[in-house]
Amino acid sequence: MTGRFISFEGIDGAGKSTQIASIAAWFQARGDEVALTREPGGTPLAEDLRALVLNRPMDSLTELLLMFAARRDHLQTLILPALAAGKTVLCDRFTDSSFAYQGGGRGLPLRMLDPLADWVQDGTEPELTFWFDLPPAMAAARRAGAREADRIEAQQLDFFERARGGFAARAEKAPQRVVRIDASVAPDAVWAQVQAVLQQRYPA
Ligand SMILES: Nc1ncnc2c1ncn2[C@@H]1O[C@H](COP(=O)(O)OP(=O)(O)OP(=O)(O)O)[C@@H](O)[C@H]1O
Ligand SMILES: Cc1cn([C@H]2C[C@H](O)[C@@H](COP(=O)(O)O)O2)c(=O)[nH]c1=O
Repeated sequence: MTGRFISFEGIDGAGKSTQIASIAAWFQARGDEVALTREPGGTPLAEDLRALVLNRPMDSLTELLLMFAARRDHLQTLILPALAAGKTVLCDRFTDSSFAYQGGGRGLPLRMLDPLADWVQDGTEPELTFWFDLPPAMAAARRAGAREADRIEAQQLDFFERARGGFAARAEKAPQRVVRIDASVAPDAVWAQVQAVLQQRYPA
């Protein structure tokens, strides 16, 4: 039996975490067993890599390689077994974040990203990706009220503009998979958009 793999993307402060709890509840109400996870992270090794990559100074290529190393362990240890067990895997960020942040934000070329994605994922892709999109200045204002910035969140607005462009490019390349959600509106209005997509993709 094969489960569903759904990912959630957007620049920091877009409101992913706020919505994912409702999305998990929506699938559970249908009787699905949900595995809620995140990247970088989700397994003990990948959480260790997360702590390094979000806090220790490093160059952009090292950052990219650690993101994909964490992803490989996450896939092998958590995502693939959960899918094999028929679970609905809800993943807060996946490979689109590498293309947006390390590709768009840091400026690393697709000739580095594309082979890593092929290699590490070996064909495993989310069937649906919600891209929570909003202007970087609005996301920064939300973050400012919420928590202290880590090494990546501390980047300037132009970095997040480029990351947003990276998500847009991914959405354009895979329009069936990536659904853009207007995340600039109030949480209940964001949820209404998400729920409409869920009802259309997964009718009762
Ligand atoms: N639609 C919304 N309107 C206003 N504020 C919001 C909205 N959604 C979330 N917030 C607030 O913005 C902050 C960031 O939200 P959240 O943590 O859900 O974002 P995120 O996308 O998961 O961020 P990150 O990727 O950095 O973890 C929180 O304080 C949250 O309460
Ligand atoms: C998977 C992935 C993540 N990032 C960045 C994006 C965020 O700044 C952090 C994760 O923090 P969050 O609060 O859990 O959203 O990591 C990245 O740069 N590249 C990636 O592949």
